[in-house]
Amino acid sequence: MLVVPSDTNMKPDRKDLYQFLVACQQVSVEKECPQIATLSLELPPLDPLAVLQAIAQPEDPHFYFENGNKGEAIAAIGAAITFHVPSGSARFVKAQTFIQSCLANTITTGATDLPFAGPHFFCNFTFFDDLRPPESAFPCATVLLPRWQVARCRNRSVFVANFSLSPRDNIKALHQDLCNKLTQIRWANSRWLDPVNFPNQSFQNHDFKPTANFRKSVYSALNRINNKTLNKIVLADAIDLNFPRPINLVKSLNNLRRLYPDCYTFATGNGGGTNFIGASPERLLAIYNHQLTTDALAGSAPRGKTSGEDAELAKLLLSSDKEIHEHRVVIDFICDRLTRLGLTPKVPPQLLLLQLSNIQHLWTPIQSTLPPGIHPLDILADLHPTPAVAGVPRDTACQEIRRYEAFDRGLYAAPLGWIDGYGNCEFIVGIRSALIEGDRARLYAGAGIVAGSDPDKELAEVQLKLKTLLKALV
Ligand SMILES: C=C(O[C@@H]1C=C(C(=O)O)C=C[C@H]1O)C(=O)O
Repeated sequence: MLVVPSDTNMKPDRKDLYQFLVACQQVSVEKECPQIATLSLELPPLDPLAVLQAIAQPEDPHFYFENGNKGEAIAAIGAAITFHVPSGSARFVKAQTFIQSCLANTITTGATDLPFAGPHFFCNFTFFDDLRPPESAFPCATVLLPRWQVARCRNRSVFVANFSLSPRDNIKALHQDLCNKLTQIRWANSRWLDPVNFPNQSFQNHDFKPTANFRKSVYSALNRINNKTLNKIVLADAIDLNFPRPINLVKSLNNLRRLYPDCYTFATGNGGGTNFIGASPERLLAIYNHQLTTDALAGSAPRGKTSGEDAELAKLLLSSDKEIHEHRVVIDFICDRLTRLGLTPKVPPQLLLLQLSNIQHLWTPIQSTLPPGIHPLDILADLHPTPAVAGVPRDTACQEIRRYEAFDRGLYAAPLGWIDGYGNCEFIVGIRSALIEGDRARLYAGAGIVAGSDPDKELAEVQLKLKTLLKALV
């Protein structure tokens, strides 16, 4: 990636920006290869979700990612370039090669030092790499370099435009498009999103009956655990619902981020009317300045209705051998994988609790310094799926998941996030999630089964998790 220093207050209507696009096009002629021109401009603080609402067209692929606690949100809209891997175990390698070849032909300028400036590649992967027919709405790997990207980091906002330039592109038209988009973005206003839309009442008190299949699977999995074929398996259920009207993506995201500020609110849309949306508490991989963090998150209990009940539930969770075993296998797996990659994982000495508004989990953030030469997607390829969403031994658990679950997991429980041009990244596990299309939603939730699991409690946990999404979809 070539960084061209510039006046960080570059104005889009100024000649130098136009000339920058012309110069990049000239490079594409000389190199006989399209060049990606990336412009970053600081904007007054704005809400990326309001921008998503204001400028995304139904046919635009898009991506939204918000971490309320960190005061960060990022919206990616439309495609400068997209890359799909239909299926196959080489998907992480192929995605990595694509990103590296883009960066080798990227020229970036403007306010390049701001957080979230420069090109970002938004990626989503399906849980399994060999998709079952009928074709899922998302291929097994997608990488999106968006046309427009708007991010907020606390009180600063940055706008990024990416253009893939070939000799025949009309720079005047592209420059005009950029100016028009900026005008639209400046008008985007988060007040349009208020007040919070109250979730669909007809579903609020819906008592989920997990499918008969789920209950049967839990019993059968417990048999396999007892006869030692498996140590742990995470079984999920999917519930299909029809809403009275088309589900509104932006309003639902707005609800999710307010209901679950401790989670990552996310959505990815394929530009064909299907969106995958959720509020996940589980960070699979974050890398900032060569410092890596990954979460072991497994072992769950509801939140209490009173502070006394809540404290009691937390105490039980922290002292339950069964929950600790369910959690410990995740820590061991992650540490083993990171060590094999040449990292030195640091694990806090005591178990921690991640208390969300509706549920609490055992939580161990694992950290390491990243040695040079390891790409974030190398790590993702090794970590996914962790025993937090698959099981132990992993291959057996994955085969059994396919046998037990009558639905395709699609993007559920799979990695979703972004990578920048310097190897920084943030990926979450796509749990507490739903696939939405028009007025239809498929909600997913799962629970880890180990020796000592009580089927009724696992069913209750799945019901509780399903409600995460149901509360927010409108
Ligand atoms: C599988 C899910 O969650 C996972 C399973 C957990 C458990 O069984 O305790 C806890 C957190 C997640 O790692 C889900 O929410 O669908």
